[in-house]
Amino acid sequence: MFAALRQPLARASAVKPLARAFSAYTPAQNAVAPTTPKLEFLLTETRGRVGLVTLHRPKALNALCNGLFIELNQVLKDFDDNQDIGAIVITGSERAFAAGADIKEMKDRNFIENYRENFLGDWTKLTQIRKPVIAAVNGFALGGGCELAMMCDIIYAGDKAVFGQPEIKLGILPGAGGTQRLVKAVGKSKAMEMCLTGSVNLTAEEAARAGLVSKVFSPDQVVDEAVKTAEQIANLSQPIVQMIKDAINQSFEIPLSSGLTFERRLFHAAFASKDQKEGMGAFAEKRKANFTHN
Ligand SMILES: CCCCCCC/C=C/C(=O)SCCNC(=O)CCNC(=O)[C@H](O)C(C)(C)COP(=O)(O)OP(=O)(O)OC[C@H]1O[C@@H](n2cnc3c(N)ncnc32)[C@H](O)[C@@H]1OP(=O)(O)O
Repeated sequence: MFAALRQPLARASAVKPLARAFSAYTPAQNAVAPTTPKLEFLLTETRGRVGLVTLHRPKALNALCNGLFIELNQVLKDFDDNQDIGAIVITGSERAFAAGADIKEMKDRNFIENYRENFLGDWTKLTQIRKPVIAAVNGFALGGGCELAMMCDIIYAGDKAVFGQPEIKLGILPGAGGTQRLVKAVGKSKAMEMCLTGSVNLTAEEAARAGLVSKVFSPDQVVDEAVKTAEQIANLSQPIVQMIKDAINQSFEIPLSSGLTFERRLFHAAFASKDQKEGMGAFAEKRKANFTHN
């Protein structure tokens, strides 16, 4: 029943070199799995049923370069494929979640290269991850950094976080959701002001008031709080968690009537799961539900 609802993860040809580079790579099971080949731009660990990825390019404020995305895509896919992981947290440093795409790496690119290579096409694979992903944002989340956070399902922020789309000041425009997801998160006027000036940023509190961020914490708490929420989600019924993620994401893509039909079908399907029997049975028997993700 559930197999029929599963959509295969798209495999992009551009990740093939990456697959070769990571042929010895086995999914992280515990803090920094010993078999993991050295990652240059990331740190990974697991905490309970949560996969934690830390962007780690401190000298460049976690500027997003191609090598970083090669590693990120692989690590995320491994967490997504690992049945012992139920949710993922992505974070950066206290100074920067990510200060945008790497301007120095990008500056000499030309149109033909961008078009031929479908530049950025492989940088958005995060949106294909089926498990919930929480961004734990401290410091700068600018340009591609803000867009990366917006590709996640939930954003928690430290109270010094800054969200912005400064691309216009570089003579470009946002290329991975800044003109699309941001509008849906903060409304047209604020998104226009941010993208058109490149100088109007949102503080964490403003981002929370606008709905871009769901909770604000002190900087040292944000990762732990994100992991706590991720662990809570990871221990709920995984097929149902994924259905909810699918259904909410559909609300961005399709008209309301179609979205409601999609939701109703998933609701019907939920009753084919053992977890539905367990969840409702546990309520009736006044005990804690023990979900088996079936
Ligand atoms: C998820 C998919 C992503 C798709 C991306 C789609 C297209 C996206 C385009 C962009 O994101 S364009 C970049 C947008 N971001 C910016 O314009 C911010 C640039 N950075 C700054 O304005 C400042 O660094 C700062 C964030 C305001 C911090 O200033 P501060 O004075 O505190 O530090 P710096 O000395 O400037 O920086 C330290 C160090 O880091 C390097 N660096 C910072 N940001 C970038 C970057 N985006 N690209 C490359 N390098 C960056 C900076 O050059 C410094 O390095 P050194 O000069 O010391 O070697």
